[in-house]
Amino acid sequence: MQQTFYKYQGTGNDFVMVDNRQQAFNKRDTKNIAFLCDRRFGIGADGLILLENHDTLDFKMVYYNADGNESTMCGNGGRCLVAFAKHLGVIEDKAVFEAIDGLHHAEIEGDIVKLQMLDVDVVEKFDNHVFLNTGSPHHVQFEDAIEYFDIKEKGSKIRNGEPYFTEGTNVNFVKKVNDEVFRVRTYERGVEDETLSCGTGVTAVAIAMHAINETTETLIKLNVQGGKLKVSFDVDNGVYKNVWLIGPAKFVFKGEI
Ligand SMILES: N[C@H](CCC[C@H](N)C(=O)O)C(=O)O
Repeated sequence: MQQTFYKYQGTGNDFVMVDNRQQAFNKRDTKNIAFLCDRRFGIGADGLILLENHDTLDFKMVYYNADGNESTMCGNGGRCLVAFAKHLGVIEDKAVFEAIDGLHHAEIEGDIVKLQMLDVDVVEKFDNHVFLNTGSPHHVQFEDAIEYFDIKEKGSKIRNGEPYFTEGTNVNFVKKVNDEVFRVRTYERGVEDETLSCGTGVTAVAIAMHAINETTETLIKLNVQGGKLKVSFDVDNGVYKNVWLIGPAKFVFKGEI
């Protein structure tokens, strides 16, 4: 039986979107989800996202990585889902929805979606990196050769190595441009490759840079492979609150398989 699929992208982080309000999608078919995300044999995407009904909120988000497994929060995916929900007429310009990491507020104006992310109260600082969870786990470290290093080799070594191993982490490489702007490239767990952008990743980078005193700014611009994102936050005694991920989320196509 044919199914309708949509595709959205946020700064090049791209997703197959499914209107699953009728609960028709087979969530247990990991192979099918991986097929739909396959860039040669399927539609092709970094992940697949279900929009589902919620008893009290505007909708519920269910996120799967390209490997077909359900995963933790996807910031760019959340922004794309808000744009998708507006396209379907589920919301107008504001949304409150449930995702695996809790409740999210969002606003949409044109192509720009602002998504409120989790508060962050634990930022682990090490000699050469920072680790924090912004809805997904993120390892953050500086990389001077950020435009021409082997991110797949370096990123997969960190993602699979000590102390992450099988559960893994996303790996963000950063180069400071100035106090307000940072260049970021991300190796994503569950995609097992570089993605053109990672929403929870740039959120982690912005907070990490503030936490290690690389900046005192609380509105930070992140230049990623697929475009530009912004992250804003308040800091209250080392707790990062009112955290917002801001950037474009665009419709790509609607199709049947
Ligand atoms: N691959 C990530 C989830 C998606 C994160 C990324 N696409 C984002 O925009 O936050 C993980 O398994 O932790």
